Amino acid sequence: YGSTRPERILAEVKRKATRGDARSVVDTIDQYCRHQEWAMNVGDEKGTILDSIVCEVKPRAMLELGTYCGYSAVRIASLLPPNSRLITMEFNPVFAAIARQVIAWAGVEDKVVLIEGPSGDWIPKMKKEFGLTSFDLVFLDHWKDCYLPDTKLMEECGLLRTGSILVADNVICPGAPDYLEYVRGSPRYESKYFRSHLEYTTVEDGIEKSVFLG
Ligand SMILES: Cc1ccc(Cc2cc(O)c(O)c(C(=O)NC/C=C/[C@H]3O[C@@H](n4cnc5c(N)ncnc54)[C@H](O)[C@@H]3O)c2)cc1
Ligand SMILES: [Mg+2]
Repeated sequence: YGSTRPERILAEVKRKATRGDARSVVDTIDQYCRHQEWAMNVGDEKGTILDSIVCEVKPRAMLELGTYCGYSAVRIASLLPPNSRLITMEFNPVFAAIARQVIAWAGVEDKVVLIEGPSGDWIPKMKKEFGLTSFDLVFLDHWKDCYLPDTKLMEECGLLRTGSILVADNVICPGAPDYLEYVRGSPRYESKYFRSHLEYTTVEDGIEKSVFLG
């Protein structure tokens, strides 16, 4: 099927998932990536941790950095209260095109805005482009060496308010050591580690939840 892994994932979603049913899209991708070919989705185990934080925060405005195939965008969007919005950024046009179709198949396109471009360019434009004051919740799952610079950029652009929450995937594997040191060492963050495993494996990984204190 298809020439790239994301294309094969999309083909599987169209073949197996029920159109308009976000949960079936999530489950289809998890099944495929666990049993056919691994892919870097946050996955079912860490996804459950992410779900609990989204349900606790009930964000009106949420940002995701690194859409990839749209797995976590669908997972998050399916939990968002009415008139809430997930803005997700993806700079690879091939991945963005696949993600748009996965998001549409799941029937959550009215809750998701996919921005095609680098986070570094778009973060400074968010307030103006989207009439935003700040993000209630941010999910970081893009290149791991972008976590820290983008967090500092969001601070500088006034996109974080007292109580804004950052949720970072892969803080152990592949790891984001500079980001971890920052959020755990800074008096401006209250940070907590949720131990888990790298998606679809038994390798240790985890999610870091950091509350911005202003
Ligand atoms: C050694 C090793 C390798 C891989 C693993 C396994 C493993 C497990 C995981 O859960 C992982 O998230 C990852 C991982 O590397 N994720 C990077 C994800 C990038 C996506 O985000 C996109 N993107 C990257 N930077 C930006 C940016 N600035 N602006 C906009 N989009 C960006 C890219 O276009 C991709 O769509 C890896 C574990 C250990
Ligand atoms: Mg990840």
